[in-house]
Amino acid sequence: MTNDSPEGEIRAPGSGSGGGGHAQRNRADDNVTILTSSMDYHRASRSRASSSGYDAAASLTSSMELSIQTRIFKIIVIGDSNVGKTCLTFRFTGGSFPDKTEATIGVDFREKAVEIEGETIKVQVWDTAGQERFRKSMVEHYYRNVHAVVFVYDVTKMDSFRNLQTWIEECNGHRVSKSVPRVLVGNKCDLVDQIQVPSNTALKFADSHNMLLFETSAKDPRESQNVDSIFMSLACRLKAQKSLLYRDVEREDGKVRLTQETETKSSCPC
Ligand SMILES: Nc1nc2c(ncn2[C@@H]2O[C@H](COP(=O)(O)OP(=O)(O)OP(=O)(O)O)[C@@H](O)[C@H]2O)c(=O)[nH]1
Repeated sequence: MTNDSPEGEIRAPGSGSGGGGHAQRNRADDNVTILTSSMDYHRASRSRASSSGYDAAASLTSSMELSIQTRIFKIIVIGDSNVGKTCLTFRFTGGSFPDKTEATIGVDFREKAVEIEGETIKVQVWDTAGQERFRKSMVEHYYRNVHAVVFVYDVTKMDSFRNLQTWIEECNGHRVSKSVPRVLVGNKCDLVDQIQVPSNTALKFADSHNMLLFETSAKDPRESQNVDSIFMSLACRLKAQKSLLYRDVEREDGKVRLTQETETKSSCPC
């Protein structure tokens, strides 16, 4: 089975991890909304239900329906140790740069609920260990049913860029389908005086592997929207891909014919 099959798609088992506060909209855009966390989303829907006078049973049913309907996209973040994988995932899911990080052991999960064209989707980010000794027993789990891959290098470390080839080979070696979207991220662009990897070299590499390139900084708060774009562009692509898969299944039942126009049209703003 390829990793991008609809069967590989995860659905939310219920409320997610952590996160306080209210369901604040971080982007004013009508089509794409980032909710602060999955927990916030469930809280917000519950408080709406009680204020409109629903009884407990109705509220439970609606929150179960919400859980059943929420799709999860699993995105893994791969690359050398110290390139900033943890900081990038932290910036996307928590909106800040961590004061202190330690080497990731195995994997850390972070999740964020986002709304794309009216559908709430959980983006589940797998922050993987860069150090061989902390990852070897976990590698199979990283790639199982993955929906998208983010390859990260450090723009101030040429070695981390050269090693990308090895990371891509590892990914291919785990039967990740060619149709699973992949992006390339050059991190630590705030260290302008120390840059070793020229943009055009990175761009050529990205093109040759059919990937989009993002050059950014997890540290610089002015870059936070750029960091969001990495994950949101993937979520938008996945949502479009998955809708097509569903339509394809329907067509096989003889109900719907998929036209060229439907295949290429997307109102996704990313
Ligand atoms: N200047 C700068 N430093 C950064 C940036 N992102 C991460 N760092 C620093 O780089 C170091 C490593 O960051 P991590 O996010 O822990 O790196 P990692 O890739 O997750 O490392 P492993 O868990 O070992 O795989 C930390 O000291 C961070 O503070 C950035 O955008 N700019």
